[in-house]
Amino acid sequence: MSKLTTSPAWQALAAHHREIAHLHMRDLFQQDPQRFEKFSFESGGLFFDYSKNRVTEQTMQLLFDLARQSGLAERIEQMFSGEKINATENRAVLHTALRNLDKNPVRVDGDDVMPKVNAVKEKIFQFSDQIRSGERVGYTGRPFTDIVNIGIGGSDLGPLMVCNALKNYGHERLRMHFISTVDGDQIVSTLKHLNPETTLFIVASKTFTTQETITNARTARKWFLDRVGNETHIAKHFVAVSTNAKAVAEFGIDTANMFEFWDWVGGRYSLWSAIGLPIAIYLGKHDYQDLLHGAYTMDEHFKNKPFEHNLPVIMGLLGVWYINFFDATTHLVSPYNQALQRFPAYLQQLDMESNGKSIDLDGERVDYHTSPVVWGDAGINGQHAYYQMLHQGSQIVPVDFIASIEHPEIPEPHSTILMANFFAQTEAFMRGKTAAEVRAELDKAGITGPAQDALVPHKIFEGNRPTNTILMQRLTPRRLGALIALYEHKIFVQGTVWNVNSYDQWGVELGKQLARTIEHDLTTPGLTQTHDASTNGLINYYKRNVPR
Ligand SMILES: O=P(O)(O)OC[C@H]1O[C@H](O)[C@H](O)[C@@H](O)[C@@H]1O
Repeated sequence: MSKLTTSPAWQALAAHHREIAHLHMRDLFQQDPQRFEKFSFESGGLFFDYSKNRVTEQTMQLLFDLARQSGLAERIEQMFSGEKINATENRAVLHTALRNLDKNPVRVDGDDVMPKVNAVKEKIFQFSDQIRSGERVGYTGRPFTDIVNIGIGGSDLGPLMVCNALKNYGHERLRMHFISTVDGDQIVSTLKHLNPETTLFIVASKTFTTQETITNARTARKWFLDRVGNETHIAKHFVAVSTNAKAVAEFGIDTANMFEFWDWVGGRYSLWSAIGLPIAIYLGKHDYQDLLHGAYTMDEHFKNKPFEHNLPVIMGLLGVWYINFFDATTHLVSPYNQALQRFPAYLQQLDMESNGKSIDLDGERVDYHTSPVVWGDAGINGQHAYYQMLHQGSQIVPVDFIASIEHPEIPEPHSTILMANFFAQTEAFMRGKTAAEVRAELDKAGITGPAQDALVPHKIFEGNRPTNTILMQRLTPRRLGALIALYEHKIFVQGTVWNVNSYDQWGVELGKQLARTIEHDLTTPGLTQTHDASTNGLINYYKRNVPR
């Protein structure tokens, strides 16, 4: 058994779980009229209700003990102060420095990173102002209308999600496009509608070696040159965002047109860096700064609030409670706000690439679950698709419900119906419906006797299914910034409890390595025989059938 599962705090939670797992939240609410007040609070403009969880005050105390036992306070301090907590890559983890609004230095290897962070930020603001105002133009002197971000993973999902979420704040002349996959369809169908005179390409890659991104960037460059026929115009239409100036120059983008960031920014934590360039262009300086400000507010909250009032700490620990003690293997994020539709996809990388690990920081294999499968889509659509399983299925799926109160530009009754469903679902998950309630309803509908008996078990809802509710007044840049930072820190809390490195991602390497070999196999005539029988068989089936 591991250090963690034999530890006093873990053992205390396991014993407590045996005592309270049978309790129903319905009864907990009935027994304590103050439950909502006790288990809800507001921070960074986010109102957080966690009263519909299978916890008592004692559960929370034991979870806080677990956090203390894991050295969370020290880990938080280490992260914010630039210690190299990404041990396997020997790197600091300082996405928080990118939104740091206080004047204190943040040091990596003794050097204050803030001057260079601020210098790149200024360059971003200058560039984005020029694009927005029309001062910076394409090769024929026309202002830009289309911004194409070419990137994948962290160089795509963050800017894409934020630009979608904050459409109401976007510049009306600018259309944002995001190209990530290498299947060709995305880039071909996007370029089809674009005019090279008014299109700006941002090639975004931390490493500038990612095959998909480089392939798409080459295709974009060829498309551009085929239409423009003059290499000198590339400088006006292609910029790069990267930590790798050498590779940017080799690709043929002048490093004067490069926006820099650093190895202490993880890919999935990079939207606050120059990777956020499309966001700055779309939103403009003021709203972009507001986004950073929102994240900074959450950083301060995370750093300074006692665990008992600390939103990311509580969210993280609740996740641990379900994953490790109730065997919940998935976690649903359900935004009731169309603008946040891509938020779950963004969180999939953030969470699963961070904590999807089974070797701990001491190099030992863990004997407990780590990252859940994170999933989700716009909540109201889910109600008519997968919520059946959530209400009556055999597994517990904890859900985060997220909504904003004001929906500008949306006519009634849309918002009221949306929010009625939002509240109804968390109530239904908590309360469920008892056999007696089902029978009363069937009596009313005139279904009695054996017909009623046969139906009752199918119409019972056990309830007792946990949900968190996050409500904000309005989805503004500031609130979104706080929301993203909340999840970043929640993930860090869980990684700390699980004693894993949340900041490396070695698990993505093997597939990339094998793809390089197989790419060669696919273009080599004759039978491929160097893999296992299945992989050989599939490759050869493909080779036989691919049109040449
Ligand atoms: O920004 P890049 O270096 O192109 O990397 C893009 C993405 O690909 C990698 O495979 C990693 O899994 C991600 O963490 C990263 O965000």
